[in-house]
Amino acid sequence: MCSRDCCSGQTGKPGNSCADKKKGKGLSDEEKIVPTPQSLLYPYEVIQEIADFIVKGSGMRPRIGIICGSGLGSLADIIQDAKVFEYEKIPNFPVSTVEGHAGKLVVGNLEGACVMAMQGRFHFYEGYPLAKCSMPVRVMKLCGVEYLFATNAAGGINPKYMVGDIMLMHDHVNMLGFAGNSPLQGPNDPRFGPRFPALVNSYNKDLINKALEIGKAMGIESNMHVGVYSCLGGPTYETIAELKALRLMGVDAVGMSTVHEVITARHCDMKVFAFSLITNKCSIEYDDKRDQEANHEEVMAVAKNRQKACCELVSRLIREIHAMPPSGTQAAKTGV
Ligand SMILES: O=P(O)(O)O[C@@H]1C[C@H](O)[C@@H](CO)O1
Ligand code: HPA
Repeated sequence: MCSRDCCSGQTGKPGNSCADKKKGKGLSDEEKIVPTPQSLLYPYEVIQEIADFIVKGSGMRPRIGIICGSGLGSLADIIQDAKVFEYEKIPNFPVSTVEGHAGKLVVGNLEGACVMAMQGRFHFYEGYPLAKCSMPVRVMKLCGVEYLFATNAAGGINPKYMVGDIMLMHDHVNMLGFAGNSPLQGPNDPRFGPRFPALVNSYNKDLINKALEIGKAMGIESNMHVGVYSCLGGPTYETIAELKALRLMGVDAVGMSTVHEVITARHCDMKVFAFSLITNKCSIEYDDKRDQEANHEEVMAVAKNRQKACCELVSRLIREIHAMPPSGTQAAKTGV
């Protein structure tokens, strides 16, 4: 009789001996599953098929991609001549499960530019691997998108940040990456980008500066900041000890998204502009007497209140980008 645990001491029963197991017999479905590396979940050809579906279905080739954060779906409502795709109807697309994320892809014109906007993103806490969460960014790339605009709702850790403020992201701390999780984990497909992408200067400085100028022109400069975002896995909001640790690391705002999208976008050489709408202030003191518990209803209510300012910022920035020559042209290469 075999003494190994896998045999459970049972002899003579087909499928239960070590030899049977080596042949693949008698393994439970769970035992047979070999985890697929994240990068192989959506091969290039599958992404290409989704992109073709969108480009053919809309008759448009977008230059700018927008990801709407929680409660910020109205960013897509201002798109004109819109062709709307429900996520369920897009082949191989995941579905949105979070309130405030409608689950629609909108392609059309904004300030003269052809854009595609995701009304609803995918989060790690929904049970999706990071590569699945950020897969639409690769779809955008193969649709022809050069610029990614990623927006999110976030908690303000920087004590100077007030509810309703906008933080332009100029860097991030990748907490999920610290834990060894990356949307790029697994074999690299060089058609998307290099094995070891650099992430310094991921957030386009020209776009940050232009956004600051726009904020000034809109009269909201005192409600605008440039700061560092960090994404945790969620769905729990952070403990005070976690918030203290993040603050020590130089984080200004915390959320549950965006970082893996930015990594995916930079890997395939897209220009990135991202901002956080501060929907709640995070208390980092145990004896804070104010009622500071974050909740998703408040997050969405603040986003609704600030949607007009967010839409204006995005539209005006897109107007400026549209006035610039497409990258790849001689003028764009020389920066003229
Ligand atoms: O999709 P975003 O990052 O804007 O959504 C934030 C993070 C959680 O999904 C949710 C928590 O309220 O809002
Ligand atoms: N923490 C994490 N994610 C969030 C928060 C927060 O305080 N607010 C909105 N999204």
